[in-house]
Amino acid sequence: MNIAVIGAGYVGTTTSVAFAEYGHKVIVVDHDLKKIEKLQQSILPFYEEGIEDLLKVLITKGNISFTENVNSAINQSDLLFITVGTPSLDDGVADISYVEEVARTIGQHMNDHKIIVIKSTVPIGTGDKVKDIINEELANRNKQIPFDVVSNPEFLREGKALHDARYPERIVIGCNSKKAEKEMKDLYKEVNAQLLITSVKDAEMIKYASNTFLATKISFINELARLCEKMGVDITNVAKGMGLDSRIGPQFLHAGIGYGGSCFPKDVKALKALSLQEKIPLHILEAVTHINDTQAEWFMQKVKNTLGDLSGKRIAILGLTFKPDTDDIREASSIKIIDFLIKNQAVISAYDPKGIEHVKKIFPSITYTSTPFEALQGADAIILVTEWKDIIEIDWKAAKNSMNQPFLFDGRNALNASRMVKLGYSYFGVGLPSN
Ligand SMILES: NC(=O)c1ccc[n+]([C@@H]2O[C@H](COP(=O)([O-])OP(=O)(O)OC[C@H]3O[C@@H](n4cnc5c(N)ncnc54)[C@H](O)[C@@H]3O)[C@@H](O)[C@H]2O)c1
Ligand SMILES: O=c1ccn([C@@H]2O[C@H](COP(=O)(O)OP(=O)(O)O[C@H]3O[C@H](CO)[C@@H](O)[C@H](O)[C@H]3O)[C@@H](O)[C@H]2O)c(=O)[nH]1
Repeated sequence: MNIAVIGAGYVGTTTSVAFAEYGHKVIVVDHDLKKIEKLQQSILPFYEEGIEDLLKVLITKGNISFTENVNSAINQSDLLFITVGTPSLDDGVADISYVEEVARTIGQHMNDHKIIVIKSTVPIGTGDKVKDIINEELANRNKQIPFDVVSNPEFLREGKALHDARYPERIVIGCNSKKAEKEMKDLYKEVNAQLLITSVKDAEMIKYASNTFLATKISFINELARLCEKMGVDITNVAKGMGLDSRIGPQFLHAGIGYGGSCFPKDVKALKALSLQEKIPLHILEAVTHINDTQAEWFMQKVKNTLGDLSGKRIAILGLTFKPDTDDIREASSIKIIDFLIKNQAVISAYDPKGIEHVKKIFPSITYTSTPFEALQGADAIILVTEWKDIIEIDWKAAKNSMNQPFLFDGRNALNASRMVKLGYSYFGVGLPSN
């Protein structure tokens, strides 16, 4: 099939690669010329393992190409995917202006039947808006060209984007026409995944419901961790015990210093805002946000209560990105933690395998190191913020010996607590009995 993907970001690029691998002919469009020029040389605008190598092969084969010429991309393709960003406005409402802009462009350029597929995460009713905009533009051109609007939300995770795009667990297709349904089923016929066909609005809601539910699980376990810690209960055992019940499941019950990234914080806000607009407030999301907003601070109070006055104390921050295997620092807990430490006049040295360049732009005056070991030399405490493999697997015995005092605050419960205590650390996790 001939596909145009409009928006060469995380989702656009990764899903295009997966489509191209499945043998479709994909043209990826972005209005950012610099991004397009880099992608033409297989250089990604973000870090994601495996995609650049694959891009080289697919470009050489001619299965994927990159352009800023949206007109020709639209008219060479049957399926037009919209994968532009939908960031939060000040009141939390999702900004769909980029989606609307693309819809307008499509209406201005399309010359025959198209299936317009919204892959961006959009508020319920956006499919109808996109339809209205395209009809408006066609009317301006005195054209009557049939088209379908489909919602096909994306569920990939950063750090595992290629795997998730290649092997999705489910494919949700929201459409209101048999023709579109058939084309979408053909598009994914090589993919071994559960397929759900719904209305456009249902599919739009499925995406928000999924992300907000996962965020709810995290905030639930994080708040419970605070109580467990107070009462001498181990949250990791509680999560394990809960997760053994298949109705609950073990995933997303890992207590820590809060969720970050470009999706959960934004999507929780967007659904909350939507519910307020409809006057059916989702109170649960108020609590989910509040817990997440205060989790890093709750953890840092423990650091302060343990270490006393932080002024002049040398603190090593291990991990800066919002999760491992990405260079993304959007809404990362590290930002709140560094901010807290700066306000308390601590001396910070920070390490991350991929995120330093981005964090440097926010905090230019702290020290950044190229290994975890350098960061913790002479430190009064380590704060583990992101559970990168190369951080978890350092020689913790040698690390302790090179610190000024062995305080270890594990914000992800990523280390073996009893082993760390045996090594001589004063170890603090999230929701653990000894804390
Ligand atoms: N990042 C993820 O892991 C993820 C996963 C699932 C869903 N989503 C959703 O997918 C959408 C895209 O997210 P992303 O992370 O890929 O965003 P992104 O910011 O990485 O990329 C968006 C791209 O769209 C381009 N763009 C904007 N307006 C354009 C226009 N008019 N014409 C051409 N290009 C245009 C931008 O230049 C940018 O390159 C969002 O709605 C997001 O919530 C993201
Ligand atoms: O038990 C857990 C699981 C995750 N997290 C945190 O939650 C955040 C998000 O993690 P994850 O969901 O793995 O990353 P994302 O790449 O943001 O992916 C989410 O957001 C995407 C964008 O919408 C969706 O497509 C994915 O399905 C959804 O998992 C990170 O800060 C994690 O540290 C926890 O604190 N505890």
